[in-house]
Amino acid sequence: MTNSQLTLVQIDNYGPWTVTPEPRREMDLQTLQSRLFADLAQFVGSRDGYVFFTRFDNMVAITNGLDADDHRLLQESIGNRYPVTISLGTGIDASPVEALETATAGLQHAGSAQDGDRREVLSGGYLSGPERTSSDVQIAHFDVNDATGKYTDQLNEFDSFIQIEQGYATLMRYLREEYGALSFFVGGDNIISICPAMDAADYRDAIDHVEAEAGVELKVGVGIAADPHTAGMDAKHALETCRHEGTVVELSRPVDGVEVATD
Ligand SMILES: Nc1nc2c(ncn2[C@@H]2O[C@H](COP(=O)(O)OP(=O)(O)OP(=O)(O)O)[C@@H](O)[C@H]2O)c(=O)[nH]1
Repeated sequence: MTNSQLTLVQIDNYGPWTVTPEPRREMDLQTLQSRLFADLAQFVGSRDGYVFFTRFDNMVAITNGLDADDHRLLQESIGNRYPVTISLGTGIDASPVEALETATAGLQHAGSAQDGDRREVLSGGYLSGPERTSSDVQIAHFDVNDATGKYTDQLNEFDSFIQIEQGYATLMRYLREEYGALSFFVGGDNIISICPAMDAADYRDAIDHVEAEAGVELKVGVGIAADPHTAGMDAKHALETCRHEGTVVELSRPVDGVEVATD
């Protein structure tokens, strides 16, 4: 069954820290945030999870395969090397947004993101035993059709960025509202979504919606596997199949008895 373990990563008391004793240089904050993301990506990625930078002060990870000890070690390692600490809340659900709701509630119940004395909270459960071995994640890798020809080689970078962001904004909202999926811009013209058990028709529906609303044409490869890395790699290979076959949706394998569908 599709079951996502989501981790909310929240920098503790970051707002006050950015202005204490006076506002800190913006590029220093950007350097800290991007290095923290890089460290999280390496730590979580080496354990076959995925992390997304979202707002940088709060980040979202899919962590099927990472247990309490992994999360504790991550907190300790960041606390030892950065001037800030992180709190980690986890949640598990067939619906990614519900998993994130649970992860979020754990931190919110422990106090505010800007409580000076709420630090290094570790809350929530972890997939283990039979639940772990029977749980799959579904990762969708969306890509804009011919972004290079339509945008990068035609428009200035800012106008290209507007086009890509409009497509992203439309997709992220639609998948969140219709399916409870969580979508993240990962650079270039790429969006990665953590999805519940969606089938090819659901993906076609989302792609049609984005084209109608934002005028941005997408294709998607979908991977289903026990861990985010494997599902994400399968999604990339499925996307290559879209490129070679000229299809819009490819799934690495059937979902809940539904045929592998192409378009
Ligand atoms: N994060 C991420 N970015 C990628 C990946 N593949 C390509 N990109 C980015 O996407 C940009 C556009 O590349 P493509 O999507 O291959 O090019 P395209 O012009 O859209 O061509 P088609 O996708 O074949 O229609 C590249 O410059 C990269 O920045 C990927 O797997 N992950």
